[in-house]
Amino acid sequence: MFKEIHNEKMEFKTLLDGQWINSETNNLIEIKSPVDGSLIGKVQAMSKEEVDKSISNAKEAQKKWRDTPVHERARILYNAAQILEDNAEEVADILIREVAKDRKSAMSETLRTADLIRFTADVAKSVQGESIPSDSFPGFNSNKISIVKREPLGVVLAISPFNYPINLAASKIGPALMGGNTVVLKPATQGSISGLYLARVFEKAGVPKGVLNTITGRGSEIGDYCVTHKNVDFINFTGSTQIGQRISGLTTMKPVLMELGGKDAAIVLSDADLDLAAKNIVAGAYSYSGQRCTAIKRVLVTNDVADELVAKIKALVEKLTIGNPLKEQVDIVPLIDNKSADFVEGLMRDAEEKGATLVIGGRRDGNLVYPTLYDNVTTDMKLAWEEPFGPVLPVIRIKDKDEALKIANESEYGLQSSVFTSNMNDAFYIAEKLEVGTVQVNNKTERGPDHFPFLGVKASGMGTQGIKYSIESMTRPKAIVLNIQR
Ligand SMILES: NC(=O)C1=CN([C@@H]2O[C@H](COP(=O)(O)OP(=O)(O)OC[C@H]3O[C@@H](n4cnc5c(N)ncnc54)[C@H](OP(=O)(O)O)[C@@H]3O)[C@@H](O)[C@H]2O)C=CC1
Ligand SMILES: O=C(O)[C@H](O)COP(=O)(O)O
Repeated sequence: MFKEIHNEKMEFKTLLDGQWINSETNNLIEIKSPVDGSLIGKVQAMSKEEVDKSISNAKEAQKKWRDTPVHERARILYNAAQILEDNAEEVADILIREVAKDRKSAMSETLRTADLIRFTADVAKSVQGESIPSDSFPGFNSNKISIVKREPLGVVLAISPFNYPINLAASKIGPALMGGNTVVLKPATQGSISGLYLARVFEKAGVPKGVLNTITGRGSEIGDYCVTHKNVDFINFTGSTQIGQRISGLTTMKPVLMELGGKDAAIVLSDADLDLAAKNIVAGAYSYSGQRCTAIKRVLVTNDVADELVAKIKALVEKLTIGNPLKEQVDIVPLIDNKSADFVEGLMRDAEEKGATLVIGGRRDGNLVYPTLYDNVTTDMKLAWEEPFGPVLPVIRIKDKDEALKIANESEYGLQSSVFTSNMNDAFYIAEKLEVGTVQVNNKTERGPDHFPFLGVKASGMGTQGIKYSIESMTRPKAIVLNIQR
């Protein structure tokens, strides 16, 4: 199934106009495993001319794809979901090697994605337009009817991050295709082999030539060219706030959907079920070693229950398994690269120098950072504000719910927050005042299920993802007004 997309030296090709081809640059990027540094394969570093060809080809293919019936587009997506499911083990294997996912998470990402693709086809089949009579507006009688249908935008440039290379590519590709757009996928370089696997799944499922193309190469070299290309009609980006802001500065009059960084808070009040809170906080903060935009990245707990909560969190962190996901099922895996571990270590040392109490962890071995918990973190420490994207959790003690709200909202980010309390009035008081896209009451912060709206405010994003919302974002209304002569 995947052999056709690389040669015997594991040099991967790129998908253009239905063909898997090599770049003419003869320039290859080595993809090494974050787990053990072994070479997994090489991907093409495409030139700007090749990027141009890929986007222009998608533009041309869109003319036909937009007229392909929705039931036919849906049929292809159902095939894709089935193929992905049938090859889940192999896809999970590449995720483990390329981005160091543990096997359970890799399988769940793959199967969740098959469900997402199916659900996308289901939802798109029931997208309906509307007809609006004119006589409800003052001064008009009923001689006009606006028939409103949804139109594709054209070519969608899908840029995905390293941490969910299958799911966060498919969550862009599926809704874009169902909306009648063609797609050019630019996966994260570390994650691009997984992205090419996914493209192969769609190709095998019957996506016509040029309807899905792939671009590989370093974002720092070809990214600006891609996002400013005149034939790109929409950019669907997930990644860091830094790159998101760069794209937003470079593009003018180009619609974008962006999911960016976060600093999600778990607010724990005196009357919370502390066992439930601790369990959710540990799962939320440490799964995939904290490399999730929705990871819990700070705990704000009232003074009266802080000792007890910290003890419970510590007890659960002690049970986390740490190590090599290629060998066994583990909770804590190596970070994506050494640079990321250096950054996390910098945040840890800053917190320690400024007086945070190290409860557990605090050390690293190469790019493996041990699960770390700091208590008594204060707002002058970087760890209170910056996103580690690693398994390090700060606990900030607070006086009451208003102080929690103040600190939570002072963040530049606004992705999600959790609030743990048994008092629904307090939960609603806090939920309504938090400046975030989603508030989870008595649960960890998380994106799924994938048909829920998913959005960040402030520096955490622009626009809304989630199956129906993504289809809406990547289509626009088209109004045809019937003027009836009487
Ligand atoms: N809110 C959300 O839903 C999510 C947010 N994130 C955030 O993403 C970050 C981690 O992911 P990471 O992959 O490191 O993010 P990056 O921002 O480094 O990269 C994201 C994507 O952008 C590409 N890119 C880099 N430079 C440019 C450019 N100039 N123009 C266009 N594209 C470019 C990258 O390619 P290349 O790899 O070649 O550099 C990659 O495909 C964290 O901050 C995290 O919070 C992650 C997942 C979900
Ligand atoms: O990329 C991310 O980190 C996500 O969008 C989070 O998804 P999750 O909450 O399902 O892990």
